[in-house]
Amino acid sequence: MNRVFLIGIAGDSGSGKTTFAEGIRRMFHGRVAAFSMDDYHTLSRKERFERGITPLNPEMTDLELFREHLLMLKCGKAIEKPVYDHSLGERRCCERFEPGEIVIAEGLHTLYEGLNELYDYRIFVDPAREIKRTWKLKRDVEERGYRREDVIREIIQREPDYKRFVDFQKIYADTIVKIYPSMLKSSERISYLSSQEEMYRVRLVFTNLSVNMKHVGLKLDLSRMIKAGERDFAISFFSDYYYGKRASFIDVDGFLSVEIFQSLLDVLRDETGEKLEWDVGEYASSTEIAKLMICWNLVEVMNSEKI
Ligand SMILES: Nc1ncnc2c1ncn2[C@@H]1O[C@H](COP(=O)(O)OP(=O)(O)OP(=O)(O)O)[C@@H](O)[C@H]1O
Ligand SMILES: O=C(CO)[C@H](O)[C@H](O)COP(=O)(O)O
Repeated sequence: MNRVFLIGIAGDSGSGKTTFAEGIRRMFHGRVAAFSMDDYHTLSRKERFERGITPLNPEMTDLELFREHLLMLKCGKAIEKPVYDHSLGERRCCERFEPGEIVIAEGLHTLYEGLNELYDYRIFVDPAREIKRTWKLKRDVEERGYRREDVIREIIQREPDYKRFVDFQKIYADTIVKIYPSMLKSSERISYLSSQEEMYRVRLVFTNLSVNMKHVGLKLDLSRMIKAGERDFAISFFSDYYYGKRASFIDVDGFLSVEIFQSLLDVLRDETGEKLEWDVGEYASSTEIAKLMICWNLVEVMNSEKI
């Protein structure tokens, strides 16, 4: 197999890493293999609890084995990797993992020193605290069957370790995805205010401006946008420094009508020759639009590496 395009996604527990990885996997259908760094936990949940240590501490991840595996995957070699069973809270051996053309590694420490330089593209997912707490609580209670009070206690316990061991990795990312509550909530669109669907404002920070961005022009037809949208939507751009690097900032808030989203997708498909499979309903949320923009940036980086 040819050289693999390696993507690293880092962020807190419940920050949406798996959801973003799944979004990218869907777009590049059949070409992506994804795995989680959770599988490299060194201790069981019980052992961590007894030692009063959280999984956010990098000692709880076998970084050396993970690095070895990244190097093998990068050369297109399959790995025999451990598996962490979340239902039991234990690591067991082992499963074969075959790389795709694109490999996504997602986890708490994927962009650590010694690892971050191995990727072709790095993403850090960074939702606001209140959003992250809500997502994690819902996921851990409803999907993993944990007790609500245990999850709340753990969220509080983990916060210092998040700052100490996870948050700083964003300085190495090509793209930082920040997610905030929507600023469009004061809208008078009563019918949509009663909707259950949460609205978010997503800020994308692109720090890889040295990449030759000449392949794809993602044109936004503002006049169509104004006419077609029945739901609130806002977009803004600015540039600034992000931890010492010149960066482009794009803020997207609310929902975009599917016709406009589709036309953006068509431009991306035409200009890249990629099939890019996508499935949105009547409206595309700001997080879907963010995925599309990341995908555009990803394709640019992939193309620039072919030159
Ligand atoms: N864009 C989104 N909109 C609404 N909910 C979301 C979004 N992204 C993630 N979530 C919710 O947050 C929960 C956690 O997301 P996800 O599993 O992707 O996080 P994670 O970072 O991979 O977590 P962990 O590392 O703990 O496995 C999901 O169950 C999902 O319901
Ligand atoms: O932070 C996490 C994932 O990113 C998990 O909490 C960690 O992987 C440990 O899993 P569990 O809580 O199921 O023992």
